[in-house]
Amino acid sequence: MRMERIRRVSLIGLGAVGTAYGSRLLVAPETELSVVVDQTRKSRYCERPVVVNGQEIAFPYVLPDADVEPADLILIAVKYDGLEQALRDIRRQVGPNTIFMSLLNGIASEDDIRAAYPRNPILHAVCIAIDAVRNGRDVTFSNLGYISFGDASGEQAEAVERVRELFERAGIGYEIPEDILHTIWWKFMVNVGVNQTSAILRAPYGVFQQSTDAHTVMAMAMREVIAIAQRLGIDLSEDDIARFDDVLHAMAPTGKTSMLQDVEAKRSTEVEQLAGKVCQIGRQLGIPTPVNEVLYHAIRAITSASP
Ligand SMILES: NC(=O)C1=CN([C@@H]2O[C@H](COP(=O)(O)OP(=O)(O)OC[C@H]3O[C@@H](n4cnc5c(N)ncnc54)[C@H](OP(=O)(O)O)[C@@H]3O)[C@@H](O)[C@H]2O)C=CC1
Ligand SMILES: CC(C)(CO)C(=O)C(=O)O
Repeated sequence: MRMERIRRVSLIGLGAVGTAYGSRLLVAPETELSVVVDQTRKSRYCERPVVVNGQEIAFPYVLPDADVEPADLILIAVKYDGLEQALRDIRRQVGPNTIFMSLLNGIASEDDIRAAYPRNPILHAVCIAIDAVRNGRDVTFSNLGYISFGDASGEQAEAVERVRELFERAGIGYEIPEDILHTIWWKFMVNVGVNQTSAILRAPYGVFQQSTDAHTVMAMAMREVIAIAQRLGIDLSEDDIARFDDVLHAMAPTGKTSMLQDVEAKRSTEVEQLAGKVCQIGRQLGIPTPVNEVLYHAIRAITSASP
């Protein structure tokens, strides 16, 4: 039987990541993109349109209650604190075969999607080496990086193939690793290390490229993720830190992690999904995570997360 192409794509979360990949999907051949937004956001976005690399882009907005055909693919690109509402807002886009893909950092979003839509195919994904920066509705990037994605269930080979074909058509870089859970945990380790350390030090990537001290703090936080991952049977190791060094050294020295951008813009951070998660799993497994304990409290102390 011929595989059905993905045509209808719904995106929720028009921030740094969503805007960057959305701008590619918008002009992809044979692709109909809808961006799901509530009325308040729609009014705000129409008043102050999205600008990508200096060019104004008119995204096609659809309200959560609109009567629409189900999407073939739903891409979720909100921050974790917006996920619960986003999963409610996209319900009208969901049909029995709609594929879900979350671009959120952390290791929890796929479980939350599964809890809300237990019968749909859910692919795991992370974006790697993207350098998108958002300032209000202006998003700039020089490198879209690539999306590493795959099927952790062993039952969604067709969904993987359909998304692969879409990304080819849209010119979105991708990789389909053999062990997507290893990649998810690798990215988690990366974010725990570089996002959190960069937020505390207010350090763009250049600092981690130059300063062995900054790099040491980052690697100390990453090693706690390696310890819990190994106990959970995920094969992370010191080599995975070295693998990130290659990515890190290719990043623009002035580029900033999403958490540093959040701290600078006085937005809430994803610390609960990074250090918070490491400490929680560490406690459950009886593995000490002192570096992440410090990062957790330090990040809460410099943001509004602390009362
Ligand atoms: N920025 C980066 O370089 C990278 C980020 N990531 C991860 O990707 C995810 C997204 O990050 P990022 O793009 O930086 O986040 P942003 O904060 O830039 O964007 C999130 C967007 O989601 C929108 N949103 C939230 N809830 C809803 C909703 N219910 N309906 C419609 N839109 C909604 C927000 O809208 P509004 O602005 O109107 O409030 C906001 O624009 C995070 O998990 C992050 O860790 C991963 C790799 C790189
Ligand atoms: C890997 C990194 C640091 C940049 O793509 C990221 O995921 C983030 O900024 O959240």
